[in-house]
Amino acid sequence: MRDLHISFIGCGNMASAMIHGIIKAGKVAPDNVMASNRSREKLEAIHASCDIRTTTDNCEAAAFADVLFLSVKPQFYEQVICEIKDDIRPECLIVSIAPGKTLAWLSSLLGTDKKILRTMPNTPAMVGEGMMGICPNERMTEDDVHLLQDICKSFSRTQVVGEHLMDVVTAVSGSSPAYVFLFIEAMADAAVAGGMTRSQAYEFAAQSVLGSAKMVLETGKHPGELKDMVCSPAGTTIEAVRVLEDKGLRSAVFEAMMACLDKSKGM
Ligand SMILES: NC(=O)C1=CN([C@@H]2O[C@H](COP(=O)(O)OP(=O)(O)OC[C@H]3O[C@@H](n4cnc5c(N)ncnc54)[C@H](O)[C@@H]3O)[C@@H](O)[C@H]2O)C=CC1
Ligand SMILES: O=C(O)[C@@H]1CCC=N1
Repeated sequence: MRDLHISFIGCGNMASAMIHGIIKAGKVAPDNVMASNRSREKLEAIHASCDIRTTTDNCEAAAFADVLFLSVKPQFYEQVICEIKDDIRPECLIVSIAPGKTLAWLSSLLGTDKKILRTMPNTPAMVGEGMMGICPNERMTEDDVHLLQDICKSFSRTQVVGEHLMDVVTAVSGSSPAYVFLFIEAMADAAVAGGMTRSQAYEFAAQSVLGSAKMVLETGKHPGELKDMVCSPAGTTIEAVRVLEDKGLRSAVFEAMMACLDKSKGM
């Protein structure tokens, strides 16, 4: 267990996913974690589930931190940074999780002497299966990056990427759980039409997505090869694949991700 103070400013969906992962993995003691939020309701919930420190004073959370996650919506970043910047410790690792906020923009507000990481997590962190792109600024040492990766591996895989790829990370992992949930919901709707109950349908659809994802990660085989292994000659699957291709599944996903990427760039 590390003797390190970790703070979160903004305690919504993403922060609580990360806090649960950190506490569950025993990375630090609950007393070493502090979350601040504008309203008390979310703080009461996280205190009840994780027993961490809470406050409505963002400056108190900033002053407490060796590692500080800025976990408010992007539109509140500037206001929150201006509020807390004088309370941040000189060697604090400051972690942005917002789309579109560049390292240059962040250091122009926080100070060019600050250690800053631009990251993009995703909500599967809630079940310890997140994916996170990480991009450190030039003030961060290799040890700092390893420390951050060690903390985040309690809820995510992590990969260091160049900043030019951070908007792509938003499209391919930050936002993509939403596309996958749509896909699962659509499969479940069809299964219900075929006679399954809702809960049965969600289990069959979700476990199939989970298993398929594991096959890609664990076999190292090309997704096309894995698809071909399912499609028996003159069988059922190739009929479904024919309809998905005809309805433009690939193109819809491609265009959706380009829209997501453009939005991230403009934020
Ligand atoms: N939800 C997601 O799937 C992902 C979100 N993100 C990023 O994470 C950040 C947070 O997103 P969510 O957790 O989804 O949002 P959220 O709305 O669930 O949480 C944000 C929290 O910040 C609080 N807040 C707002 N203004 C504040 C202030 N001035 N001081 C203190 N607290 C304040 C709100 O009360 C709320 O509890 C955003 O920048 C988002 O882009 C990144 C990756 C995935
Ligand atoms: O939709 C959003 O803007 C955030 C960033 C990535 C996922 N959710």
